[in-house]
Amino acid sequence: MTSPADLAQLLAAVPGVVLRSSDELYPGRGAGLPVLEIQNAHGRAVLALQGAHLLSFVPQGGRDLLWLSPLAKFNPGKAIRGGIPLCLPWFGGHPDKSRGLPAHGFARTSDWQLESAEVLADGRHQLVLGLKDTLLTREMWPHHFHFRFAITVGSELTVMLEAEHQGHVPVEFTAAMHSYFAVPNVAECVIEGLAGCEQINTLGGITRLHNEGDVVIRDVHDSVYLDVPAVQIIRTPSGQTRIDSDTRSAIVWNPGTNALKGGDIGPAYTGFVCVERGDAFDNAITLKPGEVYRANMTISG
Ligand SMILES: O=P(O)(O)OC[C@H]1O[C@H](O)[C@H](O)[C@@H](O)[C@@H]1O
Repeated sequence: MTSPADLAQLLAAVPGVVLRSSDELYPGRGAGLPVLEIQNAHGRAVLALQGAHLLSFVPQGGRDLLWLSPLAKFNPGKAIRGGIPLCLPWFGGHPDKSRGLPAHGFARTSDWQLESAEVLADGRHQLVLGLKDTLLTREMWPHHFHFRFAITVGSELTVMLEAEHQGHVPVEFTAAMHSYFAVPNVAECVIEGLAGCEQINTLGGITRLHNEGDVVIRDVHDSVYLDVPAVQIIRTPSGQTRIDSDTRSAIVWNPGTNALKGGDIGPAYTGFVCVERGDAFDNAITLKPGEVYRANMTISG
């Protein structure tokens, strides 16, 4: 565990990265969590150490490409609504429902360690956070691992999720970078780059379809698209967001009016769409001992 003193020493050598409490940036929203505010000539990002969870990314002179719920809470061990939660080592519910394991795995609610931080020659920042197995993680998932999440903050946001398998038997897992993208109105956005893909609609049971065209959101939408092209574009009447990834799946989610029934989204559900790149369902990954999974993604406005 990096002590606060070690963290302060590491960051003292990296201009443009400041350790703050979430309460300073988002006051009155729970007990508060440590966050890193990263600012350079190209852009600004906010990253919670819990979950290695990006909360905001604003390219210089632009808008926040990520959505953070106005009802998001910052409490230890609880998932934060918005930004880019990391879902692993399983996406969605755990296959064994009897064990009461957390949805989307334990990575998003675990404390990650800052492993390195540097300013690149062109002024962008690169930070690497890591999570290793503990007694607690092995109770939920009996494997030795080292997860890493590298972020590069420039005029684009580039991330790489790595899972190094340090155990002795092959392991299957699923993962997603569960990005919440800010849009003016979800009903008016079009998601390009998923036409022709197999679609698994997970609402009210599992239905498999062939997705014919661009995706539009009419009330609740929860579908996994398989073997997708590298690029999706979220087009809105006032601009676009581009997502580029070498992963094989994309999950598109918005709770629609279900969000009005309670929880940490509420009427603000109209302000985002999740386009989550990763490897899930039929695109699950099997790692042999010693193998490393790598998922890259770049987001730009
Ligand atoms: O509420 P959470 O556990 O954060 O999950 C939020 C959503 O994540 C994904 O998009 C899943 O496909 C949805 O079924 C789920 O509702």
